[in-house]
Amino acid sequence: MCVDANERIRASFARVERRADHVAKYFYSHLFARNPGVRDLFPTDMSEQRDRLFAALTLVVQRLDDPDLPRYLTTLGRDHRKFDARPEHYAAVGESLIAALRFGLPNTWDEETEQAWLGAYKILSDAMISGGEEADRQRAPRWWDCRVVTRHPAAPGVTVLTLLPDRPLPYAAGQFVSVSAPQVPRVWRPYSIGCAPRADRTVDLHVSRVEGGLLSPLLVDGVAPDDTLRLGAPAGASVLPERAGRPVTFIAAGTGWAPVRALLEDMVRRWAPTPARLFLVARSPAHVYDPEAVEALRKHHSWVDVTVVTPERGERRGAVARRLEAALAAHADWAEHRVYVSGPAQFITDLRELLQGYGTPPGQISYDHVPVPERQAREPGHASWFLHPSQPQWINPANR
Ligand SMILES: NC(=O)C1=CN([C@@H]2O[C@H](COP(=O)(O)OP(=O)(O)OC[C@H]3O[C@@H](n4cnc5c(N)ncnc54)[C@H](O)[C@@H]3O)[C@@H](O)[C@H]2O)C=CC1
Repeated sequence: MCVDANERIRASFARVERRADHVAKYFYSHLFARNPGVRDLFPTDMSEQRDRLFAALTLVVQRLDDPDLPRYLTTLGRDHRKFDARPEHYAAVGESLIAALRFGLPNTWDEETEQAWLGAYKILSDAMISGGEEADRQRAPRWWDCRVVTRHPAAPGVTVLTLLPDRPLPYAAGQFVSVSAPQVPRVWRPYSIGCAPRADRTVDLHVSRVEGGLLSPLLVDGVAPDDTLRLGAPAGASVLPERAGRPVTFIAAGTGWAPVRALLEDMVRRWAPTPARLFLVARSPAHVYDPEAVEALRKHHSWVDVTVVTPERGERRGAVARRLEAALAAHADWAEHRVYVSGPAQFITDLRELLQGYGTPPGQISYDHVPVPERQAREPGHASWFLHPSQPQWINPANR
């Protein structure tokens, strides 16, 4: 994509974002009016869905120059097969998207801007369609139905679910899957897998309840052993490289512990012992919800230097950030480390900035892509079905 066109897209998107609600409403009205059959692909409750359109667009617009974007889109297309997204749907969405943007920018929309968006959308949809077709050719499953084996209420508002997929789920430690429950059809939310691949095929999901959310309250309190959940294709590039090469640091907050736990298991299997540090951040000591695993690391893998950061009684949220910062600043070798960061969107944004300030090159910081912080105030959640990022957009805990 040419730089000029990308600039045009960014500039027009920045303007249209201010009218996000109107534009998203227009988009869906346009789409459903012209393609009535498409309505059935979306959740019954569209209130959250509207925001997801802009969350998804934000993510793609942020990554226009990212050389990894095509690979990401291919994976996305592969994952979109779970929505039954077909080539004609992509065309319909493209048409409604352009119509909605034009509606949102009555004074500044011009031929060049339209061409830039059309070009970008073509690249995006072609990559997604070919990702889906390639997966069909490989006969890769569109989804995995899973039986809930156990549910473990692990901390206030946090449940760990162990699921048994109906067939092998190929994934790497550190990846995530989208999850759906029959009680809330067509609602999908991404969750990191909390374990390295196991011989018995089971996977753990760590779920934190988001009040008012459509899926997490059900997963935390409403599912029981033998219930069925559906998983989409695993995705995410925040995984261990082939070889150790350099020391590793993991920094996890809340249920951001899930992928880090999986990565640590993988590391113990493949590289142990290797110089490693873990910083685990939680809202309170009671929210360190997997203390046995943390203890086991300390006891059996003392080559992992473990620091748990929680507030003292009565301390405010900001105190945790200061404590974490002090704990990180105590080390001087950040330029050497590969760092995995996982947790709330703002946490990842802040940590990336902090680590780069300490000298960690950006290419050595691994995380799942999240939308820009400004969007968090609107609870961006996850994307609409057509741009649903298989890179998840984490829920902002500040909105709880
Ligand atoms: N791969 C990933 O990046 C994953 C991300 N998540 C996301 O992580 C979040 C976890 O939610 P909960 O478990 O409820 O966590 P939480 O709301 O309990 O937060 C965990 C801790 O992080 C601290 N924190 C939050 N933002 C911070 C910041 N900017 N600087 C310093 N400390 C900060 C909080 O004070 C708290 O102590 C969710 O948004 C979830 O979507 C969850 C799993 C994997």
